[in-house]
Amino acid sequence: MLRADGITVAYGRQRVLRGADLAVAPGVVTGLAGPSGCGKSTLARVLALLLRPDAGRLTVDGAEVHRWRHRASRDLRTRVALIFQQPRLAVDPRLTLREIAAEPFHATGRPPDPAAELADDLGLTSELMVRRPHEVSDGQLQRACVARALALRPRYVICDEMTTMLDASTQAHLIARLEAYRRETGAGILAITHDEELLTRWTEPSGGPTVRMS
Ligand SMILES: Nc1ncnc2c1ncn2[C@@H]1O[C@H](COP(=O)(O)OP(=O)(O)OP(=O)(O)O)[C@@H](O)[C@H]1O
Repeated sequence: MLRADGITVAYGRQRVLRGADLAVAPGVVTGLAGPSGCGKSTLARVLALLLRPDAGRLTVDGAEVHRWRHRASRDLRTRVALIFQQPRLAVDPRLTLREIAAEPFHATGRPPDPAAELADDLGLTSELMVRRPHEVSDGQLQRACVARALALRPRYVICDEMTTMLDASTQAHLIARLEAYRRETGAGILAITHDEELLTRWTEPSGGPTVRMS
């Protein structure tokens, strides 16, 4: 279980989260909804160990997080992956798609795992993999970001408005790929979206709950 308890975050004098709680269980899709600006992305960054809260507790499979970002243990960091809404803000524009998808292997020193070669499943041809971000569409770039997120086989995947900018068929394909990953590995998924119809479609097959922030 990925658990956040009593999370409080302020940016300067603006308090964004006050004692927020959220649990993401393995094996199911948990939905997270709420009005724009209520702090969903902030909570997502806390859950991905990228942002240290001012107060509260985060535990990953029972282990409490005491060190954050690059200081957290590699084991804890690689258990949770985050996929952002805007792929262009989440990649180094100088890298090819192949290099983007392989970044976690370089960062951790692990050899690329052939079983984690997800490019084909994600519809990324070898011709696309040698292109740089400015030479591909948003949907193609987001596919590379999904490959990067799943590369180290995380136990939890946080999808923060992952498909908001994409057309219906790319959206359906990426969600189907994440569903296949959840079924194969028993990973827990947190689906953050404003789209109620998508939320229902995504959470229903695994019977996961939807949490609503206000
Ligand atoms: N790094 C930051 N520095 C200062 N303020 C921030 C920062 N990140 C977010 N905020 C502010 O915190 C509040 C919550 O933002 P957040 O992105 O977490 O909300 P959200 O619920 O994900 O919104 P949306 O649905 O529009 O993406 C907003 O008022 C935002 O302007």
